Amino acid sequence: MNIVFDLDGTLIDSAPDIHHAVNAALVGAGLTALPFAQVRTFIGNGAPVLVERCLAALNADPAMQAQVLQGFLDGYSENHAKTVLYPHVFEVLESLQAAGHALALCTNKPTRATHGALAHFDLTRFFPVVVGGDTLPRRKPDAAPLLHALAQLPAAPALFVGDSEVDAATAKAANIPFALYTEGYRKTPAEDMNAQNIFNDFRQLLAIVDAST
Ligand SMILES: O=C(O)COP(=O)(O)O
Ligand SMILES: [Mg+2]
Repeated sequence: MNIVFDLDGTLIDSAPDIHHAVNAALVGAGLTALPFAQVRTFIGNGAPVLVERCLAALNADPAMQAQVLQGFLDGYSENHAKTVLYPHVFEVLESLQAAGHALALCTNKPTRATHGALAHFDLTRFFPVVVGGDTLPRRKPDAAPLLHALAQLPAAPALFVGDSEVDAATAKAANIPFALYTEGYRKTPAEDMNAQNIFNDFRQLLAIVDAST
């Protein structure tokens, strides 16, 4: 089947590096750093929205958006030192690929940072199709990025795997079954997330995929 993955909060725990880079950009622009727990809740709708939310939290001038966003992208894209893969992600991607499933990535993370993170963790080989937050004019929760990823794979039943409200809404909009990974950056209780499958250990995804094929 075709299995499309979200990235931040699903395959990688990237919040510490995102927090570090956005704070450096804020401070570089003469603003104040924000706490980790707060920035973590701002992740999920892409870098421009992350910066918007930071500026709003600081009551800063929204006109600083372009400068802070550029500072964030420059500081973050090649910087994944504090980021970790969630447990068992690598081996499960290997198993899924070896079993003949087609894998793709659909993330709101900007494409340059996405490719940087994939290379950092040696994940590039698993994802011949990557749709980033700046690939199309519209980002998740619009259905377009997920449908764009699937359109590049052979026709087959599909599953979208993600961690957030944005991913659940994207799957619903695209009419694709959703598997929720519970260890990411969601704010809603798992049972209220409208997910066809819920898992907290990547090894469980193999059984979910088997049951869906
Ligand atoms: O960059 C973000 O805000 C979120 O990225 P994700 O779509 O991979 O969770
Ligand atoms: Mg995510």
